[in-house]
Amino acid sequence: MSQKLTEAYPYAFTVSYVERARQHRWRCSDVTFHCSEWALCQQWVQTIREQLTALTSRPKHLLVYINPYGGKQQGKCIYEQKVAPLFACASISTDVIVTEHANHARDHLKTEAELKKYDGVVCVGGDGMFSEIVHGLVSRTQRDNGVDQNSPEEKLVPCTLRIGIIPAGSTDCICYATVGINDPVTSALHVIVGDSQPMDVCSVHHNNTFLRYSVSLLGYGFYGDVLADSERKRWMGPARYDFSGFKKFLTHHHYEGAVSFLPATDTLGTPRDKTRCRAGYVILYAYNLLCKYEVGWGVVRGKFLAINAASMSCACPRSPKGLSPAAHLADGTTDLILVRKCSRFNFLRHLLRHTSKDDQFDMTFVEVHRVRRFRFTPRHCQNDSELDLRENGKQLFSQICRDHPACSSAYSSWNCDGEILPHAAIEVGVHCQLIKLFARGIEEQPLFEDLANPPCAL
Ligand SMILES: CCCCCCCCCCCCC/C=C/[C@@H](O)[C@H](CO)NC(=O)CCCCCCCCCCCCCCC
Ligand SMILES: Nc1ncnc2c1ncn2[C@@H]1O[C@H](COP(=O)(O)OP(=O)(O)OP(=O)(O)O)[C@@H](O)[C@H]1O
Ligand SMILES: [Ca+2]
Repeated sequence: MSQKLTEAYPYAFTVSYVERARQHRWRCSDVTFHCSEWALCQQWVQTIREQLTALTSRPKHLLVYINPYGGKQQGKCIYEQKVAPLFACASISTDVIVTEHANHARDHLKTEAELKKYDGVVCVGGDGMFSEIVHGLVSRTQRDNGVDQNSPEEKLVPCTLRIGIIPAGSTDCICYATVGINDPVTSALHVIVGDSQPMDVCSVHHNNTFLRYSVSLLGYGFYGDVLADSERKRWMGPARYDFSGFKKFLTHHHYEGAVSFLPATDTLGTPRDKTRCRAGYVILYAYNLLCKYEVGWGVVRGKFLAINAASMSCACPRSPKGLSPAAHLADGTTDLILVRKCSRFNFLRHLLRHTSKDDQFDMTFVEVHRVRRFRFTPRHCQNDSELDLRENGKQLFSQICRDHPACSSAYSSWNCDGEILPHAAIEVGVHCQLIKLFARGIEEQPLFEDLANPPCAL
């Protein structure tokens, strides 16, 4: 402003607001207003403050966990440089815990954290760190409400605290599929404006014993083997998945077993349709909940290269449309993808389609079902004691076996959101909208940016 104008309008205040940028990114911008009178300036500032305080969906106190070792080990730096200044600008107070070991955040949430003090929990890390927060919060909520997690049929109590993810991991698929991009500033702004996105959670049981929760991928065969191999190469960082992926693609193991599943016939979509889970689909799900009707269980037996259950699209930078592009975040279902034994060439074609517009399910050896529950029984699992014996000896032998190309194991492992499960025979149930995230789902890209995007003050 020219000096003359500054003299005429000597009082000023600055409003920070969210501006949409390319590819679902959000950025923080400022606009400064100048006034001629101090009282008028104060009145504006006071009124804006009152309006912002009245927005009850916005968090005021957050509990933040930082994994300093996730992804490229940048978690602490990302939080301090990009996120903390935004939280401070939005008058959000934080208690920050830098984790000292794996499961630190999970156990702290489960037993110690004074949850009443907070409006939400934020994790800085990847999908594994998010999974820790989910396990801590869901387990704590069940314990506080006297719900037994070990019963597969039990209806779980939803968590009230929302979870924010500041992406600093290797895959960041939860963040990517709920926000549209793995960008720390964008995620911090979604927390600040108090967005809320409900999400399904799968419970995984073996023999009436609770094993784990899953929100993204439960994968047996290819993705289980890739994960098991990649865990030994953590030092490689995110590149470990490509290395192990290539290796396991060449190994080309298949696994025999039976998958039984309860189809979700009442949903409005199927895994093969062209609709995508986008911001604002929540109303649709609420309708769905009212008209539950299910047909009986189906069974598929055979030899599989991969058995994948995707509770959300699992879109990530490696595959922008994901494992199941039409899967929904909060519809109470998971997409069960069965890839039967086929040639390496055909499996490569199937994998490649995850990176292009072509339909990865449109292949004779692939089938996909939208389900509410499923079970997997490996072929060689005659009885439970035999399986348990196998599980106990598995760690030692599977290591020797997997590293030996000529030795083909009868069993794979389950990749449960990036964690290896100790059992092959599992039972899975989807719990509709068990948790909520500080996100709003992926927004459709508007044609006319300015008209469709009113600014939102911080
Ligand atoms: C030829 C290129 C084909 C590319 C096919 C890409 C499909 C990628 C689909 C990714 C799905 C990720 C699902 C997310 C799971 C997360 O809960 C979990 C925790 O973060 N991440 C992983 O388990 C990490 C799993 C990472 C799996 C990476 C698999 C990479 C396969 C590479 C195959 C190479 C074959 C090359 C042959 C010449
Ligand atoms: N302080 C810590 N030391 C060692 N491991 C930790 C620590 N804090 C958390 N972890 C564990 O590190 C694992 C990986 O973390 P994270 O998910 O953040 O990164 P990533 O595996 O690189 O990314 P992604 O899960 O997106 O592939 C998690 O399973 C978590 O339990
Ligand atoms: Ca779902």
